[in-house]
Amino acid sequence: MRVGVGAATPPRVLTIAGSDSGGGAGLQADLRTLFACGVHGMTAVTAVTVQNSLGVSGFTEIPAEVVAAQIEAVATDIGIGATKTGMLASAAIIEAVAGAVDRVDVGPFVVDPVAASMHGHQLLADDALEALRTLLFPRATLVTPNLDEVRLITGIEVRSRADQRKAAEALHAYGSEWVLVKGGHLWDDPECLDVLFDGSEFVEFLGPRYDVENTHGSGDTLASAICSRLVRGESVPEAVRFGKDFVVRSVAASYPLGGGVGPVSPLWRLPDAEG
Ligand SMILES: Nc1ncnc2c1ncn2[C@@H]1O[C@H](COP(=O)(O)OP(=O)(O)OP(=O)(O)O)[C@@H](O)[C@H]1O
Ligand SMILES: Cc1ncc(CO)c(N)n1
Repeated sequence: MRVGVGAATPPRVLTIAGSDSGGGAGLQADLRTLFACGVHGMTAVTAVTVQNSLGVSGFTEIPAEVVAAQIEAVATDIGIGATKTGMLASAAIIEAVAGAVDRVDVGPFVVDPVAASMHGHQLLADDALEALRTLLFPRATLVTPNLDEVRLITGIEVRSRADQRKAAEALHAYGSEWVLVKGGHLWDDPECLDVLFDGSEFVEFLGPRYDVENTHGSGDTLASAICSRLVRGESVPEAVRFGKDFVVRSVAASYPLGGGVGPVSPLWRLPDAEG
């Protein structure tokens, strides 16, 4: 008996990201989230990090032409409905990604400008910031920085919700269609506000701030959940609304791992999650 013949091909999303050996963030978090959202996830690996719950102790980059080749291989055969980027490591990899994005159809393009791990380990070379600004942002449907990335990219130190709006305006000037300034790192704010801006209108996404330790991978989970809706043709505000709700529930479902910071978990979305 042949099995699986009757199933339809699900929507397909590509993540261009680094591997986290601890499985908490990076492409592992992306694939987990995409799966939980009913999407077939594909990967263009940019770097292999040596990482656990205590932090990153090093990484090795994948050659830039191999990153581009992975993108083109899946685009020309499987087809890409939407794409997100995570850790890109270097200017050479960013240049290769920009080139590939121009050659093949990658669908709505979400750039999460990952610069450092939550423990402060640098995941992007200093000289790559300019490549992010000039090569990726103008090609992006949506850019999703946290507040540390906002400071590195724009020089703006966000201390309030009003500053989040100013930062969104400054970031939008680099040419993306939309910007989402995430407020998870605005520690004095009793809630977590994410501010979306398209150059004319602000849309605010307000959620709770849970008092939890284990928030590793929250940014990756949010951007992947957003892609899982963009690939189905939703607008950016609709997809962000879904993503915000999804990440809040995933923070609530986070679990301890190792001796450091555990991951947020999209498993709450699966039936029989407790096995
Ligand atoms: N303690 C929390 N409780 C609820 N929501 C949170 C919490 N921390 C972050 N979030 C939400 O998770 C998402 C990611 O936010 P954050 O600003 O922490 O991004 P990030 O720093 O890129 O994440 P990462 O931890 O993956 O590096 C946002 O929607 C944010 O509002
Ligand atoms: C590989 C990788 N990507 C992204 C992050 C940021 O969450 C991380 N810690 N590791």
